[in-house]
Amino acid sequence: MTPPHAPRAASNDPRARRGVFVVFEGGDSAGKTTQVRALSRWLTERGVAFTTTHEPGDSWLGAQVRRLVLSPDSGPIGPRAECLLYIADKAQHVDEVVGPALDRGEVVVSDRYVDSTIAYQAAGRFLAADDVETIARWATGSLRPHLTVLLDVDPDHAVNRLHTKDRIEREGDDFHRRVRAGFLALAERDPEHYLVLPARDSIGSISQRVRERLEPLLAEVSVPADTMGS
Ligand SMILES: Nc1ncnc2c1ncn2[C@@H]1O[C@H](COP(=O)(O)OP(=O)(O)O)[C@@H](O)[C@H]1O
Ligand SMILES: Cc1cn([C@H]2C[C@H](O)[C@@H](COP(=O)(O)OP(=O)(O)O)O2)c(=O)[nH]c1=O
Repeated sequence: MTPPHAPRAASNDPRARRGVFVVFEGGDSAGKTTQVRALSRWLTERGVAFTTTHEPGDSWLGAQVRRLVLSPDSGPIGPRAECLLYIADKAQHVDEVVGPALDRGEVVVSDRYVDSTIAYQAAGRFLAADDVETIARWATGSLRPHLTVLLDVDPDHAVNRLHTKDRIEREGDDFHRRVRAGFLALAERDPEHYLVLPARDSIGSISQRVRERLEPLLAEVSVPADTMGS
C-alpha cells in the first residue's frame, strides 16, 4: 500500500516522473490563484525549483482553446465539443509544460487539471463521468497529481467574489452545485491524494494547511533550485 503523502508512481503509469505535481482545484473564485501565489512565495523562500501553471491556456494551443471556451461571444459549443476542447488543452499542457518541468525534478503547481473536466463537463454538463475520465486520462498519459488541494466553495459564496463572468461562470446555480459535488466525489474516492479545505477559511490558514501537507512530499523528491540547470 502507498504510504500517506508518498509520491504516486502507479505501476500502470508510464510517466512516473521525478518532480512533485500539485494541483489546486475548486469552483470559480474559490481562491486558487491566491493560493498558487502563496505557495510560490513559500517555495521560493525554501529555494525549491518550481513551475506554476494553469488550465486552460498555458500553451499556445491552450490560449486559443481558452478564448473559445470562455468568451461569452463564442457561438454555440455542445457539451462534447466543449469537453474535447478542454481535454485538448490538457494534452498539450502536459506535453509542453507539466511533463518537462516534472522531468527536470521541479515542483509543478497547476491551477486546475483533470478534476475540473470531470466536475464541469461530466457532473456539470451531464456527460458520462467514466467516458470523460477515460479520455482525459488518455490525453494526459495517466499523469496524476501527487496532491490535489480542493478548495471547496459554496457557489452562493463564490458569486460574491466574481466580477465579470465568463461563459462557464454564467451557468446557473444548479450547474455550479453539481460541479461542487463532482469535485467532492473525486476527493472522497481517493483521500490519500487530496486535501479538502473550506474556501471560506482565511487565506493564511489555507496556505498553512497546504504547506503542512506538502512538506513531507518535498522532503522526498524535490530538487533545490540551486542544483537546477537553469
Ligand atoms: N480565503 C479567502 N477569503 C476571502 N477572499 C479570498 C480568499 N481567497 C481568495 N480571495 C479573494 O477572492 C477573489 C478570487 O480569488 P482567486 O484566487 O482569484 O480565485 P480563483 O483563482 O479560484 O478564481 C480574489 O479577490 C481574492 O482576493
Ligand atoms: C480546466 C477546466 C476549466 N473549466 C472551467 C472552469 C472555469 O470556469 C474556467 C476557467 O476559468 P479561469 O478564469 O481560469 O478559472 P477561475 O474561474 O477558477 O479563476 O473553465 C472547465 O469547465 N473544464 C476544465 O477542464
